[in-house]
Amino acid sequence: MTSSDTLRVAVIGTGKMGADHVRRIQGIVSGARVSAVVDVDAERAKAVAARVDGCTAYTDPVTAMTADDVDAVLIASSGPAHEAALLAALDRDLPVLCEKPLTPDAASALRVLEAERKLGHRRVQVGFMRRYDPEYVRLKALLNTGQLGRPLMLHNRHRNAASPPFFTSEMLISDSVAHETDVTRWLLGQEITAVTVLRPRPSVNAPDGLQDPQFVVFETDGGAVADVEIFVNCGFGYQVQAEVVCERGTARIGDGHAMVTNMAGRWGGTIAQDFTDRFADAYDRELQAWADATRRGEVTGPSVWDGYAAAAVCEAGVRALTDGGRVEVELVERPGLYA
Ligand SMILES: NC(=O)C1=CN([C@@H]2O[C@H](COP(=O)(O)OP(=O)(O)OC[C@H]3O[C@@H](n4cnc5c(N)ncnc54)[C@H](O)[C@@H]3O)[C@@H](O)[C@H]2O)C=CC1
Ligand SMILES: O=C1[C@@H](O)[C@H](O)[C@@H](O)[C@H](O)[C@H]1O
Repeated sequence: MTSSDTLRVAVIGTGKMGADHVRRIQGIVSGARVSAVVDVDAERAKAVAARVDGCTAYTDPVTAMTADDVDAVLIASSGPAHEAALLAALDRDLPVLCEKPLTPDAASALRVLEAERKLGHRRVQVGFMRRYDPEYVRLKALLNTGQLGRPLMLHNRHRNAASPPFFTSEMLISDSVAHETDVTRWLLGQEITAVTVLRPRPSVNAPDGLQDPQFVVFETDGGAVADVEIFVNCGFGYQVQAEVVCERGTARIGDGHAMVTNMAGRWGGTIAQDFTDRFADAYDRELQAWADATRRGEVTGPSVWDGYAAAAVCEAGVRALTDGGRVEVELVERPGLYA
């Protein structure tokens, strides 16, 4: 394709995120359209395809990837289905935007990394959308100026109003803290080397048996320490905050003070209710950046290496949660492709 052609995207997985990304590509992103949707649930795929002109519904990702009108793939199926779709797309040298997690564990992430390395060029962007959130972008830009000095500590808070019924204690790390593994590595420009997980008393509002909240501590190869409060049944809304403590100052985002109201004896703002609300702008920017880069024949976003490192940190985190103590993160040597 040339940069003037419209990018024809196959969206794999038409659940909550996939259907939202179809709406986004059709209504918000320029230079791209959805030509195929895929879901193992045929009725779900057909229902989403019916809302888009010229879109075909499939139940098999590989069949969609071999269609004449597919230039690129957006993977938004459940995590365990990502590896097969990624390997099939790399086999066909198709550009991919893959929702987080790249894959659910380090071994499968490494297989994807090896496939891309063999291909010899980057094709995959991982959906760590916080890198496109305007507040995180400002924080990263400030850190890059060096005005605050070296970062020493990073405090993250990640709160969801309520967890879905299938959520397990391990998923607080592998599904939710996955974002902070990337944010920590990206903001600090350092790899995470060890993880410790503390288990506060579970909230009465957490489903029976769910260890919620958790307090996760990361150590990095640059000597910084980051913590993550993950609380997925906080009840009051969706809240993501980050504060970096540096040698000459601190910077904090996520307070949501875009608008403050005064009324009837109280003041304050509102709290988003979920990620599709809080990070709507970030998803829009992420998909636009991916479409633009893909049409130029480039890959500019979070890489397979970032997805692999996040998977390895989460795996160490799950071990720290279940076995207790401090668990070191083991990464393979970083290939030159991801230098
Ligand atoms: N970036 C972010 O903030 C968020 C990312 N996610 C990620 O997005 C992905 C999807 O999550 P949700 O939409 O919440 O899940 P969902 O359960 O609503 O949708 C997943 C869909 O994938 C389909 N599916 C499963 N296996 C498939 C296969 N082999 N081929 C084709 N379709 C298949 C399912 O039938 C379902 O319709 C996950 O990787 C999740 O971690 C989810 C929420 C927020
Ligand atoms: O990625 C996400 C979900 O999968 C996860 O379950 C939530 O906890 C996160 O806030 C959301 O961004």
